Amino acid sequence: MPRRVPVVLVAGQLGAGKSTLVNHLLRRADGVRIGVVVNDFGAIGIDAMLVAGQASAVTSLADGCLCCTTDANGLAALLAELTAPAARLDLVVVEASGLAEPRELVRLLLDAVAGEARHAAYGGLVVVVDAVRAGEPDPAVRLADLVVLNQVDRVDDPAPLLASLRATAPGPVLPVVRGALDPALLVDPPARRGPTRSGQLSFDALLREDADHTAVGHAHAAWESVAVDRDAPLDPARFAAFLEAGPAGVFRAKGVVRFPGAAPFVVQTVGTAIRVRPAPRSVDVAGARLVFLGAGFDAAALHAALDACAADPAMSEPSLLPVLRYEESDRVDAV
Ligand SMILES: Nc1nc2c(ncn2[C@@H]2O[C@H](COP(=O)(O)OP(=O)(O)OP(=O)(O)O)[C@@H](O)[C@H]2O)c(=O)[nH]1
Repeated sequence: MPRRVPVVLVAGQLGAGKSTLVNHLLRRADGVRIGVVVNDFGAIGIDAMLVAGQASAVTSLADGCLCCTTDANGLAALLAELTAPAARLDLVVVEASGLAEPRELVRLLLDAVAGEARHAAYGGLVVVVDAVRAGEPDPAVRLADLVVLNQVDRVDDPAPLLASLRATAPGPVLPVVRGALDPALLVDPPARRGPTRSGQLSFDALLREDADHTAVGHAHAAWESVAVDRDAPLDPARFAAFLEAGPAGVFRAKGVVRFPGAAPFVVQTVGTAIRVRPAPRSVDVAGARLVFLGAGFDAAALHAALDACAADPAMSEPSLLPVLRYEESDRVDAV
């Protein structure tokens, strides 16, 4: 069964480096098939055509400016097409015009995912900030699931900027040069890349992939992953509250969790967007096996927060409702 394709919104002020970042993703796709939605075929289109071997779908909205779309139909139809199994994409990136209203874009995307674009998943709002002009704060930073502090080569010391953005942004802040964001932070590497893998990537393979990506020194900005294992079941209400709070520094999380008296669930998050579904029969876990991906997080705090999610042994079968409200339909296979 096909998996859902994450759709990532890239926003930021004029000249922040959005096109540079999208082009970096296309060039460094490393087996990840990326579709791009842009407002026009300006610089991004030309670049994308140069790397056409890696970019599987490059298109523009027929009516031009994304922020001017008054009803969600244009975007939803386009995303439905790009995320359909026939398109065989792993990731779709929507580059917003510098004038687009990010809050409205997020709403359009969520509507599309809930409606017509049934194979799409919310992949996060990435806000690109220009380090040189970071003194003029971009209000979108407060909405961002991931802030990319770009052009850090143009400032003497990015540390104070990083600290102030980390105090403002709800999610992680990653300092980069020339938009060097690793596609593996946005989407799991496709299973088809491995010669012996068929279908889903096993959980252990996922862990290994993440370790590989963090260990190898390459041209991307460093991000981190933390794997957490628990032998005892979690309390649904506590775990849901933990996810809803959005653990500091975490961009996305994935894994398998068991609650008392129930079969395990697959859990995936991007920012505070949460998706759960019953785990396939082949996947089992006594408590929880989760991987958190992000930057600048406090691993000890993360472990402690998960410890606090342990189910109360005196309460045999707590209600699953706090978690089931995030259950996605079984229209598609999500992992
Ligand atoms: N020195 C330096 N220049 C950069 C960096 N990232 C982008 N640039 C340059 O900054 C300029 C703006 O980058 P773009 O990627 O076009 O920015 P944008 O956000 O897409 O711009 P708009 O589409 O106009 O909103 C270009 O000339 C880039 O080459 C960086 O990290 N360092």
